[in-house]
Amino acid sequence: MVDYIIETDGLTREFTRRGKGRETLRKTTLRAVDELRLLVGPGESVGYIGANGAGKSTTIKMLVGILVPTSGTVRTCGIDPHRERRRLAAQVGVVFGQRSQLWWDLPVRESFDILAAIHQLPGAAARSRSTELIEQLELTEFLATPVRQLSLGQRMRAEVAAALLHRPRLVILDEPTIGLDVLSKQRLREFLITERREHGTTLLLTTHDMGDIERLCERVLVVDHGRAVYDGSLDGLARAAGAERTLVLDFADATPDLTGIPHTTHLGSEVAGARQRLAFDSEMTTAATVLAAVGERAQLRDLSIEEPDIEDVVRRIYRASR
Ligand SMILES: Nc1ncnc2c1ncn2[C@@H]1O[C@H](COP(=O)(O)OP(=O)(O)OP(=O)(O)O)[C@@H](O)[C@H]1O
Repeated sequence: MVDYIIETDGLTREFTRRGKGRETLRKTTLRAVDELRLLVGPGESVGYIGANGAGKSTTIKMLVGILVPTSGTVRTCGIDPHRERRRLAAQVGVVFGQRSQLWWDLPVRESFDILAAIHQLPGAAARSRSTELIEQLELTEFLATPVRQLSLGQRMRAEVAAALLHRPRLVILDEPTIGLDVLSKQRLREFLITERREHGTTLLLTTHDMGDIERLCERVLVVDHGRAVYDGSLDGLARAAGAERTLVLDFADATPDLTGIPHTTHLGSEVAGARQRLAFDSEMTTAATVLAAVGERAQLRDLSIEEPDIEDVVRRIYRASR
């Protein structure tokens, strides 16, 4: 029998809302999470995606015991999260991109000391773990700085270190890279990859950034109005979504529109055709084949490939499931 890290069945959460004005007596019920069955094994890395309001945060809150389910069952690290929230806290690290768990007026280092005491980590273990995290997340230069003076990228790295100080088996990240610059995103992703590889940590993350999913997750769960509409591999997601990639082509001279190339759609031209965008179906053709066809018609100077963005993938999955 596998000991699942996350195990939910029929997990449902409803919210009751009162109407406004004359409608105050009228109540409506909204199902934010609807009969969710989710099994996550040790060491898995799962991306949890969906449109705004799809139910991701509500699920996470039930997984960590902040919210009680309306019905269904949930066990996180084998523990009933709501009943034994404190015991669970020893095994789970949570990072909410929009909220801080650090002490705003204290230097970063002191927040770490307090957290080590809360988790009752033995002195030597706490020291070696903080040294490891400080090195890997490159925190040295601002350890003595009060949290409120940190840049967003610095603060997020400190948040992640704080959440992982006690070496949790499960790390849940809610929008960890939101608002971060490219370099900070990259550092954070690399850190999480190393952490997982070296400690077998299980990851569950919500994001609106396809790059996070591609770099960090092997499995993706897509939720729509609280219901799981896709649960499978990352490759399968792109296939299920039929997502297209886009070639951005720059030419030496003005070039007539590149229409009629098999399995491509001409999306538009700029600067008299010196820059054109061509979407291609990666199930049917390859970038190399498309480029060969383009090369016969015009002299290519530069090119880049744009991946489908996450909103686009989610929209296509929704359309296919309705
Ligand atoms: N405390 C609450 N009271 C009433 N409704 C709520 C509450 N929390 C969430 N909801 C509603 O439940 C639905 C799901 O919200 P949730 O925050 O889980 O979505 P989400 O997928 O995390 O969205 P986002 O990507 O915007 O964070 C939304 O319609 C939201 O308005």
